[in-house]
Formats: sequence, C-alpha cells, structure tokens
Amino acid sequence: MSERQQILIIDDETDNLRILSDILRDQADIILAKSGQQGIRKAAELKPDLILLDVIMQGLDGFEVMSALQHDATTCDIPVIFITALGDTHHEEKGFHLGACDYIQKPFHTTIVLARIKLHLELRRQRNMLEQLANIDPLTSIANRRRFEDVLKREWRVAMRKQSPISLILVDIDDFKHYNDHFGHAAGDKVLQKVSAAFSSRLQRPRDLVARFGGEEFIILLPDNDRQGCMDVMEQCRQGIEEMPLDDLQNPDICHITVSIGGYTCRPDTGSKPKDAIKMADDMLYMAKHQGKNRILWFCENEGIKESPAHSEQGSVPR
Ligand SMILES: Nc1nc2c(ncn2[C@@H]2O[C@H](COP(=O)(O)OP(=O)(O)OP(=O)(O)O)[C@@H](O)[C@H]2O)c(=O)[nH]1
Repeated sequence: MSERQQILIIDDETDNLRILSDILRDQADIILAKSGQQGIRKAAELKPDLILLDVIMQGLDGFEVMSALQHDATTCDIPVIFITALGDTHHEEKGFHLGACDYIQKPFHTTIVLARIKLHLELRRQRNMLEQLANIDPLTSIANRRRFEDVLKREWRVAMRKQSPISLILVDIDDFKHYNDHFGHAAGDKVLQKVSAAFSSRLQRPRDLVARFGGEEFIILLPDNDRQGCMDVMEQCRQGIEEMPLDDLQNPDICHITVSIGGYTCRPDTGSKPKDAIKMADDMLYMAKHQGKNRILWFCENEGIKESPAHSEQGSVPR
C-alpha cells in the first residue's frame, strides 16, 4: 500500500514541467516528457498511475496524444488530466469527450491542483486494489479463473494474428480427496499453495500464466512455444511436484503428492475457440487420470497424442 505512485507530465515548456514537478514531488515519483511522442512512449513503457497533459505543444498536440493513448491497450486505462491555457468550454468538452478524467485551466491555484491530483491518485490506488482482488485467488495468490479467461482471449487473438502456437494445460492433484480426508482441509490448503508456487517458479516467460481453475485444478497458458517445449516444461513441473518435500506438514507417512496433466497445442484460426481448446486439454487430463495418474497426456493436431515418458507407477500417497 505504501508503494509510491508515478505521475507522467507531458509538456513542451520546461518551466511548466519544473513548476508541476515541484508541486507534486511529495505525492508521487515524477516522470517528465518534453513532447507528445516522448510522452506516448514513456506511458507505454512505464505505465504511470496518472498523466498530466498539456494541450498546445509543438508536434503532436495534447488531443492527438490522448487519442493515441486511448487506442493503445497498454495505456488506455491510465487516467489523464489536461492542464492547459485553453479555457473555453468547447476545448474542455473535447478533452472529456476524448476520455480525460479532469481538465485544469492555467493559470492554476497550487492547492486546488494538488487536491484534485491527490483525489485522482487515490481513485487509481483503489481501482488497482479492486482489480487485484477481482483477479487473484485468495488461497494461492495466483491468478483466478476470471483473470485467466481474460488473458486467454487476448493471447488467442495475438496467436491468430501472428499464426503462432498456443498451449493450454489442465492440472489436477491426484487423490486429493484421500489427502484431505486423511490430514484435514488445512493441510490440503497448504498443498494447494505449494503446488501453485511450484508451477509459478518454473514458468519463467513473461507471458506464461498459471491460474487456479477451481478446487484442486489448475490451468496454464503457454503462448508462443511448440508442443515439445511446453511438454518439457510441464514434465519438469510434474517431477518437481512429485519430489516436493512436504516436511513442514510433519506427517512422516506422507512423502509426496503427484499431479496428472492434460495438454493441448494448436494454432488458433477463425474457426477455433478458446473453450474448445480447454475442452481438448480436459479430455487429455481425463485420459491421464484413466491411465494411472501422475503423468502427462498431450494432444497436438499434427502429432496426435503424446505421453510424458517418465512417470512412476504410483499415484499420490497416502493410500
Ligand atoms: N483443502 C482443500 N481441498 C479442496 C479445495 N477445493 C477442493 N478441494 C478438495 O479436492 C478434492 C477433490 O476430490 P475428487 O474430485 O474426488 O478428486 P481426487 O480425490 O483428487 O481424485 P482424482 O482426481 O481421481 O485423482 C475434494 O476432497 C475437495 O474437497 C480447497 O480449496 N482446499
């Protein structure tokens, strides 16, 4: 909560940049941009919490900058306040119409500007908190199903555009009911946390995503990697979980838990849908369970069904 917020100020007048930075430096970290172009680049790169934007500038003017920010998925959610000498209603209306959250006219009163900016920073902070709560599974602190579905929709479109592969993976802890019945729900919860952490630590690419799909089931998205690459990563996860010590639970008769994994790799096109891909991964998971658990089954359109080579004959303990 105490993390400093960032404000990007875009203005081609050095004096204006200096005055606003002086007023605001106690409230947030200040980033400066001396032109519209520079401002657009810094906004996309640094994703500040708030942008203060002058209207009359050399090159791109403030309204053009605002349009560009609104058309970029990475910057369209950042609140923008126009700070300008253009005081007529027509321009103010245009600013709001383009999506600004406030419009401050120059010359301004320092205390009023400060109060309004503090208010917008607070709104931003609260919105971030709500987004976090809406997207994170509270037990495991990884993404929840809702977040996963949002990301999947986006990645599906990217894969269609780039004609690149995408893999969906469903993971289910083996014999988890026995585990819960034997050691209690609290111990089961710790296992869910450990399994989530095991996946998160092994999925290293920035666009990889692991989420809790529900109960003892996890779902994973691996964009832009071929079937073999994805299966290798998941095999490392499977092995890591099988070997994962559960010592802190202090149950000497438990040495490990295992997971079954179903994977599907495809190249999305106009005829395919994310929910069908999830269904394919689910079918593979079902087969993995059916064939004895603690294993990976994977379907890829060109290669048919593949099974991970190494798996122990036993499923999870306890038995
Ligand atoms: N501790 C804990 N258990 C959960 C949670 N969500 C679901 N479960 C339990 O997960 C278990 C799932 O049981 P089943 O669907 O029968 O599956 P299973 O015992 O893992 O058997 P297989 O899937 O065939 O290997 C149930 O006992 C649920 O209560 C949770 O948040 N915490």
